[in-house]
Amino acid sequence: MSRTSGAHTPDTHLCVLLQSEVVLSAFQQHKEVKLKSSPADLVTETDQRVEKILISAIRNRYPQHRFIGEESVAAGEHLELTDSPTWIIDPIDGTVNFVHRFPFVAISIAFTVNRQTQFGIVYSCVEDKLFYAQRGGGAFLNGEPLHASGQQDISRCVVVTEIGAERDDVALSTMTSNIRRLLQLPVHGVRALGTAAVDMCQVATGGADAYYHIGMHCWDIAASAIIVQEAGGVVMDTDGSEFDMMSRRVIAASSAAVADRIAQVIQAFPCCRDDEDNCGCGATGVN
Ligand SMILES: Nc1ncnc2c1ncn2[C@@H]1O[C@H](CO)[C@@H](O)[C@H]1OP(=O)(O)O
Ligand SMILES: [Mg+2]
Ligand SMILES: [Mg+2]
Repeated sequence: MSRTSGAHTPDTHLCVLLQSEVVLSAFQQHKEVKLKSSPADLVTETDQRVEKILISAIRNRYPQHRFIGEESVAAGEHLELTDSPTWIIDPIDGTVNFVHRFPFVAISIAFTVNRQTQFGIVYSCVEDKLFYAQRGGGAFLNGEPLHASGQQDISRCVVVTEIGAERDDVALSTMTSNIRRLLQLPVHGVRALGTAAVDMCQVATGGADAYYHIGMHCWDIAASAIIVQEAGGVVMDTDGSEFDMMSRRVIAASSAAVADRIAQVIQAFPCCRDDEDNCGCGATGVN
Protein backbone atom coordinates (compact mmCIF):
# COMPACT_ATOMS: atom_id res chain seq x y z
CA MET A 1 0.00 0.00 0.00
CA SER A 2 1.50 3.32 -1.00
CA ARG A 3 1.66 5.94 1.70
CA THR A 4 0.27 8.55 -0.68
CA SER A 5 -2.81 6.57 -1.65
CA GLY A 6 -3.44 5.64 1.98
CA ALA A 7 -3.58 9.32 2.86
CA HIS A 8 -6.41 9.95 0.39
CA THR A 9 -8.86 7.25 1.25
CA PRO A 10 -10.78 8.40 4.38
CA ASP A 11 -11.26 11.86 2.84
CA THR A 12 -12.48 10.32 -0.38
CA HIS A 13 -14.98 8.06 1.39
CA LEU A 14 -16.43 11.08 3.15
CA CYS A 15 -16.54 13.11 -0.04
CA VAL A 16 -18.36 10.29 -1.87
CA LEU A 17 -20.87 9.83 0.94
CA LEU A 18 -21.60 13.56 0.98
CA GLN A 19 -22.13 13.61 -2.78
CA SER A 20 -24.45 10.62 -2.55
CA GLU A 21 -26.83 12.94 -0.65
CA VAL A 22 -26.90 15.13 -3.77
CA VAL A 23 -27.67 12.09 -5.94
CA LEU A 24 -30.35 10.73 -3.58
CA SER A 25 -32.13 14.05 -3.10
CA ALA A 26 -32.35 14.49 -6.89
CA PHE A 27 -33.35 10.83 -7.43
CA GLN A 28 -37.10 11.35 -6.85
CA GLN A 29 -37.27 14.74 -8.59
CA HIS A 30 -38.03 15.54 -12.18
CA LYS A 31 -34.79 15.78 -14.18
CA GLU A 32 -33.86 17.83 -17.21
CA VAL A 33 -32.22 15.28 -19.48
CA LYS A 34 -29.77 16.07 -22.26
CA LEU A 35 -28.48 13.65 -24.88
CA LYS A 36 -24.76 13.12 -25.34
CA SER A 37 -23.46 10.82 -28.09
CA SER A 38 -26.68 8.85 -28.73
CA PRO A 39 -30.39 8.86 -27.82
CA ALA A 40 -29.52 6.38 -25.05
CA ASP A 41 -26.47 8.28 -23.72
CA LEU A 42 -27.94 10.70 -21.17
CA VAL A 43 -26.67 13.38 -18.83
CA THR A 44 -28.43 15.43 -16.15
CA GLU A 45 -27.47 18.51 -14.20
CA THR A 46 -26.77 16.21 -11.22
CA ASP A 47 -24.08 14.24 -13.13
CA GLN A 48 -22.31 17.51 -13.94
CA ARG A 49 -22.79 18.98 -10.49
CA VAL A 50 -21.51 15.93 -8.59
CA GLU A 51 -18.43 15.70 -10.83
CA LYS A 52 -17.64 19.40 -10.39
CA ILE A 53 -17.96 19.22 -6.60
CA LEU A 54 -15.84 16.06 -6.34
CA ILE A 55 -13.09 17.46 -8.57
CA SER A 56 -12.96 20.81 -6.81
CA ALA A 57 -12.88 19.19 -3.33
CA ILE A 58 -10.07 16.80 -4.34
CA ARG A 59 -8.15 19.47 -6.30
CA ASN A 60 -8.32 21.79 -3.32
CA ARG A 61 -6.56 19.15 -1.25
CA TYR A 62 -4.22 17.79 -3.96
CA PRO A 63 -3.58 20.64 -6.42
CA GLN A 64 -0.95 18.69 -8.44
CA HIS A 65 -3.21 15.74 -9.20
CA ARG A 66 -4.86 15.11 -12.56
CA PHE A 67 -8.45 14.11 -13.29
CA ILE A 68 -10.34 12.05 -15.85
CA GLY A 69 -14.04 12.73 -15.32
CA GLU A 70 -16.84 11.48 -17.54
CA GLU A 71 -18.63 14.81 -17.79
CA SER A 72 -15.42 16.85 -18.15
CA VAL A 73 -14.45 14.64 -21.11
CA ALA A 74 -17.99 15.00 -22.52
CA ALA A 75 -17.48 18.77 -22.25
CA GLY A 76 -14.37 18.50 -24.42
CA GLU A 77 -11.52 17.88 -21.96
CA HIS A 78 -8.69 15.75 -23.37
CA LEU A 79 -8.59 12.21 -21.96
CA GLU A 80 -5.07 11.06 -21.17
CA LEU A 81 -3.88 8.72 -18.44
CA THR A 82 -0.30 9.62 -17.50
CA ASP A 83 2.07 8.45 -14.76
CA SER A 84 0.95 11.38 -12.57
CA PRO A 85 -1.48 10.74 -9.72
CA THR A 86 -4.89 10.70 -11.43
CA TRP A 87 -8.47 10.48 -10.20
CA ILE A 88 -10.86 8.71 -12.57
CA ILE A 89 -14.43 9.74 -11.81
CA ASP A 90 -17.88 8.66 -12.90
CA PRO A 91 -20.21 11.00 -10.95
CA ILE A 92 -23.31 8.90 -11.66
CA ASP A 93 -22.85 5.45 -13.10
CA GLY A 94 -26.28 4.39 -14.28
CA THR A 95 -27.63 7.73 -15.50
CA VAL A 96 -30.45 6.04 -17.41
CA ASN A 97 -31.44 4.34 -14.13
CA PHE A 98 -31.18 7.68 -12.32
CA VAL A 99 -33.47 9.37 -14.85
CA HIS A 100 -36.04 6.57 -14.57
CA ARG A 101 -35.64 6.02 -10.81
CA PHE A 102 -34.53 2.41 -11.37
CA PRO A 103 -32.79 1.96 -8.04
CA PHE A 104 -29.18 1.19 -9.02
CA VAL A 105 -26.92 4.23 -9.35
CA ALA A 106 -23.35 4.63 -8.18
CA ILE A 107 -20.54 7.09 -7.73
CA SER A 108 -17.29 5.54 -8.94
CA ILE A 109 -13.81 6.87 -8.15
CA ALA A 110 -10.44 5.28 -8.86
CA PHE A 111 -7.02 6.69 -8.04
CA THR A 112 -4.00 5.78 -10.18
CA VAL A 113 -0.27 6.38 -9.88
CA ASN A 114 2.06 5.32 -12.74
CA ARG A 115 -1.14 4.22 -14.53
CA GLN A 116 -1.75 1.58 -11.89
CA THR A 117 -4.91 1.77 -9.80
CA GLN A 118 -4.10 2.28 -6.11
CA PHE A 119 -7.64 2.20 -4.79
CA GLY A 120 -11.21 2.18 -6.00
CA ILE A 121 -14.50 3.21 -4.43
CA VAL A 122 -17.96 2.39 -5.76
CA TYR A 123 -20.85 3.76 -3.72
CA SER A 124 -24.21 2.29 -4.69
CA CYS A 125 -26.29 5.21 -3.43
CA VAL A 126 -29.83 3.79 -3.15
CA GLU A 127 -28.61 0.50 -1.67
CA ASP A 128 -26.26 2.40 0.68
CA LYS A 129 -23.43 0.03 -0.21
CA LEU A 130 -19.86 1.25 -0.16
CA PHE A 131 -17.53 -1.05 -2.09
CA TYR A 132 -13.87 -0.32 -1.56
CA ALA A 133 -10.49 -1.84 -2.35
CA GLN A 134 -6.90 -0.75 -1.97
CA ARG A 135 -4.06 -2.39 -3.91
CA GLY A 136 -2.80 -5.31 -1.79
CA GLY A 137 -5.26 -4.54 1.00
CA GLY A 138 -8.32 -6.61 0.07
CA ALA A 139 -11.83 -5.58 -0.95
CA PHE A 140 -14.66 -4.58 1.35
CA LEU A 141 -18.39 -3.89 1.32
CA ASN A 142 -19.46 -1.55 4.13
CA GLY A 143 -16.33 -2.65 5.97
CA GLU A 144 -16.85 -6.41 5.56
CA PRO A 145 -14.31 -8.39 3.49
CA LEU A 146 -15.41 -9.43 0.00
CA HIS A 147 -14.60 -12.69 -1.76
CA ALA A 148 -15.40 -13.68 -5.34
CA SER A 149 -17.18 -17.03 -5.68
CA GLY A 150 -14.16 -18.93 -7.03
CA GLN A 151 -16.53 -20.75 -9.42
CA GLN A 152 -14.56 -22.57 -12.15
CA ASP A 153 -17.42 -24.06 -14.15
CA ILE A 154 -19.07 -21.72 -16.67
CA SER A 155 -22.24 -23.81 -16.74
CA ARG A 156 -22.84 -22.94 -13.07
CA CYS A 157 -22.36 -19.20 -13.50
CA VAL A 158 -24.57 -16.16 -13.25
CA VAL A 159 -23.10 -13.75 -15.80
CA VAL A 160 -23.76 -10.01 -15.72
CA THR A 161 -23.45 -7.74 -18.74
CA GLU A 162 -24.80 -4.43 -20.02
CA ILE A 163 -26.88 -3.56 -23.06
CA GLY A 164 -24.99 -0.26 -23.48
CA ALA A 165 -25.88 2.83 -25.46
CA GLU A 166 -25.03 1.56 -28.94
CA ARG A 167 -27.97 1.08 -31.28
CA ASP A 168 -26.26 0.34 -34.59
CA ASP A 169 -26.74 -3.04 -36.27
CA VAL A 170 -23.21 -4.37 -35.72
CA ALA A 171 -23.19 -3.55 -32.01
CA LEU A 172 -26.73 -4.84 -31.45
CA SER A 173 -26.24 -8.12 -33.26
CA THR A 174 -22.89 -8.72 -31.54
CA MET A 175 -24.41 -7.94 -28.16
CA THR A 176 -27.44 -10.16 -28.61
CA SER A 177 -25.49 -13.05 -30.10
CA ASN A 178 -23.03 -12.91 -27.19
CA ILE A 179 -25.93 -13.28 -24.74
CA ARG A 180 -27.43 -16.07 -26.86
CA ARG A 181 -24.14 -18.01 -26.99
CA LEU A 182 -23.71 -17.79 -23.23
CA LEU A 183 -27.30 -18.93 -22.62
CA GLN A 184 -26.67 -21.88 -24.94
CA LEU A 185 -23.60 -23.07 -23.01
CA PRO A 186 -25.76 -22.96 -20.83
CA VAL A 187 -25.01 -20.55 -17.98
CA HIS A 188 -27.43 -20.33 -15.04
CA GLY A 189 -28.50 -16.81 -15.96
CA VAL A 190 -27.63 -13.47 -17.54
CA ARG A 191 -28.34 -10.23 -15.64
CA ALA A 192 -27.98 -6.45 -16.15
CA LEU A 193 -28.42 -3.81 -13.43
CA GLY A 194 -27.79 -0.74 -15.63
CA THR A 195 -24.58 0.33 -13.87
CA ALA A 196 -21.31 -1.19 -14.95
CA ALA A 197 -19.65 -0.31 -11.64
CA VAL A 198 -22.28 -2.06 -9.50
CA ASP A 199 -22.56 -4.98 -11.95
CA MET A 200 -18.87 -5.62 -11.64
CA CYS A 201 -18.95 -5.33 -7.85
CA GLN A 202 -21.42 -8.25 -7.86
CA VAL A 203 -18.52 -10.43 -9.01
CA ALA A 204 -16.52 -9.22 -6.01
CA THR A 205 -19.36 -10.24 -3.67
CA GLY A 206 -19.78 -13.71 -5.22
CA GLY A 207 -23.43 -12.85 -6.06
CA ALA A 208 -22.45 -13.10 -9.72
CA ASP A 209 -19.63 -15.21 -11.15
CA ALA A 210 -18.70 -13.10 -14.14
CA TYR A 211 -19.23 -9.81 -15.90
CA TYR A 212 -18.35 -8.68 -19.40
CA HIS A 213 -18.96 -5.41 -21.20
CA ILE A 214 -17.93 -3.88 -24.51
CA GLY A 215 -18.21 -0.14 -25.18
CA MET A 216 -18.06 1.23 -21.65
CA HIS A 217 -15.42 3.77 -20.68
CA CYS A 218 -12.53 3.79 -18.20
CA TRP A 219 -14.52 5.70 -15.55
CA ASP A 220 -17.23 2.99 -15.58
CA ILE A 221 -14.88 0.19 -14.54
CA ALA A 222 -11.59 1.56 -13.16
CA ALA A 223 -12.71 1.40 -9.52
CA SER A 224 -14.65 -1.86 -9.74
CA ALA A 225 -11.74 -3.61 -11.52
CA ILE A 226 -9.48 -3.29 -8.47
CA ILE A 227 -12.41 -4.26 -6.22
CA VAL A 228 -12.82 -7.52 -8.19
CA GLN A 229 -9.07 -8.23 -8.19
CA GLU A 230 -8.72 -7.58 -4.48
CA ALA A 231 -11.71 -9.88 -3.83
CA GLY A 232 -9.74 -12.68 -5.52
CA GLY A 233 -11.33 -12.41 -8.96
CA VAL A 234 -9.63 -11.89 -12.30
CA VAL A 235 -10.00 -9.06 -14.80
CA MET A 236 -9.00 -9.29 -18.45
CA ASP A 237 -9.74 -7.96 -21.92
CA THR A 238 -12.55 -9.68 -23.87
CA ASP A 239 -9.92 -11.01 -26.31
CA GLY A 240 -8.18 -12.80 -23.42
CA SER A 241 -5.29 -10.32 -23.20
CA GLU A 242 -4.24 -8.29 -20.17
CA PHE A 243 -6.84 -5.88 -18.74
CA ASP A 244 -6.48 -2.38 -20.18
CA MET A 245 -8.95 0.13 -18.75
CA MET A 246 -8.70 2.24 -21.92
CA SER A 247 -9.64 -0.57 -24.33
CA ARG A 248 -13.40 -0.34 -23.67
CA ARG A 249 -13.58 -4.10 -23.22
CA VAL A 250 -13.61 -6.06 -19.99
CA ILE A 251 -14.25 -9.47 -18.50
CA ALA A 252 -14.30 -9.77 -14.71
CA ALA A 253 -14.68 -13.26 -13.31
CA SER A 254 -14.54 -15.49 -10.27
CA SER A 255 -11.68 -17.52 -11.78
CA ALA A 256 -9.29 -17.51 -14.75
CA ALA A 257 -11.10 -20.59 -16.10
CA VAL A 258 -14.45 -18.76 -16.28
CA ALA A 259 -12.85 -15.59 -17.72
CA ASP A 260 -11.07 -17.63 -20.43
CA ARG A 261 -14.25 -19.49 -21.33
CA ILE A 262 -16.19 -16.23 -21.73
CA ALA A 263 -13.35 -14.79 -23.86
CA GLN A 264 -13.68 -17.84 -26.15
CA VAL A 265 -17.45 -17.44 -26.51
CA ILE A 266 -18.03 -13.71 -26.94
CA GLN A 267 -17.05 -11.30 -29.70
CA ALA A 268 -16.38 -7.56 -29.46
CA PHE A 269 -17.77 -4.99 -31.87
CA PRO A 270 -15.34 -2.24 -32.87
CA CYS A 271 -15.13 0.89 -30.72
CA CYS A 272 -12.34 3.47 -30.44
CA ARG A 273 -10.12 3.31 -27.37
CA ASP A 274 -10.76 5.92 -24.71
CA ASP A 275 -7.30 7.40 -25.18
CA GLU A 276 -7.37 7.58 -28.99
CA ASP A 277 -9.37 10.03 -31.09
CA ASN A 278 -10.51 8.88 -34.53
CA CYS A 279 -8.70 5.56 -34.33
CA GLY A 280 -10.09 4.44 -37.68
CA CYS A 281 -11.54 1.20 -36.29
CA GLY A 282 -14.71 1.70 -38.30
CA ALA A 283 -17.00 1.88 -35.26
CA THR A 284 -20.45 3.15 -36.08
CA GLY A 285 -21.67 3.14 -32.49
CA VAL A 286 -21.21 5.42 -29.51
CA ASN A 287 -17.68 6.64 -28.88
N1 LIG B 1 -21.15 3.91 -24.95
C1 LIG B 1 -21.40 3.05 -23.97
N2 LIG B 1 -21.54 1.76 -24.26
C2 LIG B 1 -21.79 0.89 -23.29
N3 LIG B 1 -21.93 1.21 -21.99
C3 LIG B 1 -21.81 2.48 -21.64
C4 LIG B 1 -21.53 3.45 -22.61
N4 LIG B 1 -21.43 4.64 -22.01
C5 LIG B 1 -21.64 4.41 -20.71
N5 LIG B 1 -21.90 3.12 -20.46
C6 LIG B 1 -22.20 2.54 -19.14
O1 LIG B 1 -22.87 1.30 -19.28
C7 LIG B 1 -23.88 1.17 -18.26
C8 LIG B 1 -25.25 1.17 -18.85
O2 LIG B 1 -25.37 0.24 -19.84
C9 LIG B 1 -23.63 2.32 -17.34
O3 LIG B 1 -22.64 1.92 -16.44
C10 LIG B 1 -23.13 3.39 -18.29
O4 LIG B 1 -22.46 4.44 -17.63
P1 LIG B 1 -23.15 5.89 -17.35
O5 LIG B 1 -24.45 5.67 -16.73
O6 LIG B 1 -22.14 6.55 -16.48
O7 LIG B 1 -23.25 6.55 -18.69
MG1 LIG C 1 -20.74 5.17 -16.12
MG1 LIG D 1 -21.84 8.37 -15.58
